[in-house]
Amino acid sequence: MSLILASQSPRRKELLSQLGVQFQTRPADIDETPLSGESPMDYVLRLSIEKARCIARSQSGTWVLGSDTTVVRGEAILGKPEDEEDAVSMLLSLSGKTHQVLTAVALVKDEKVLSRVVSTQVCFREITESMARAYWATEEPCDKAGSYGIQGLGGMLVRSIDGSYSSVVGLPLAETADLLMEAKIEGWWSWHQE
Ligand SMILES: Cc1cn([C@H]2C[C@H](O)[C@@H](COP(=O)(O)OP(=O)(O)OP(=O)(O)O)O2)c(=O)[nH]c1=O
Repeated sequence: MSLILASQSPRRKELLSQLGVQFQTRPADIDETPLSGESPMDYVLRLSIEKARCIARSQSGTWVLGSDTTVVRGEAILGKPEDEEDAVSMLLSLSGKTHQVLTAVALVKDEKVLSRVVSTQVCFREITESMARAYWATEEPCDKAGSYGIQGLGGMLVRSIDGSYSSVVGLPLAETADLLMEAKIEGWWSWHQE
């Protein structure tokens, strides 16, 4: 197999499948704590590379794709919520405002690293506390950065986006395709050259 997706996210698996590339999936378990003073850009890029490296270490000669998505409010990194209170406070802090969603994608093979970071602006409607609690009760927010999923019921919280929809869901398709072309992924590359 010429490509491994280092992810446990069903969304990333589905998005990568959309590109028509063959791959295997392996979950990459890494520490996602931001370093002190680390910028959101540096943070997502570092995590995407670490996820890919974590699998690439035992897969020499194979390209491994890692990715990380985070919601950014000002300079604050909003990851997955710890509990209901955390999710409600994240959602209320995003209410009626525009925030940024950053997704980094990294392809790693042995010592080679190719990467992209994509930024998308997302504008939220006004959200009340009872709306946020009702949304938490659906269980959709618990495994998602910023405590919402634009592809699910969370879509009702979004007034508009400026940028890449697939990046908000977890994998920017255009930039991922750029990387697959750059890496000349076996099979996929030759098919796209015909
Ligand atoms: C903002 C937003 C995030 N998300 C998801 C994308 C990511 O899966 C998740 C952020 O967590 P990540 O740590 O980027 O990814 P993950 O833990 O789900 O998977 P992996 O194994 O690859 O590390 O939030 C949505 O599904 N929809 C959205 O609208």
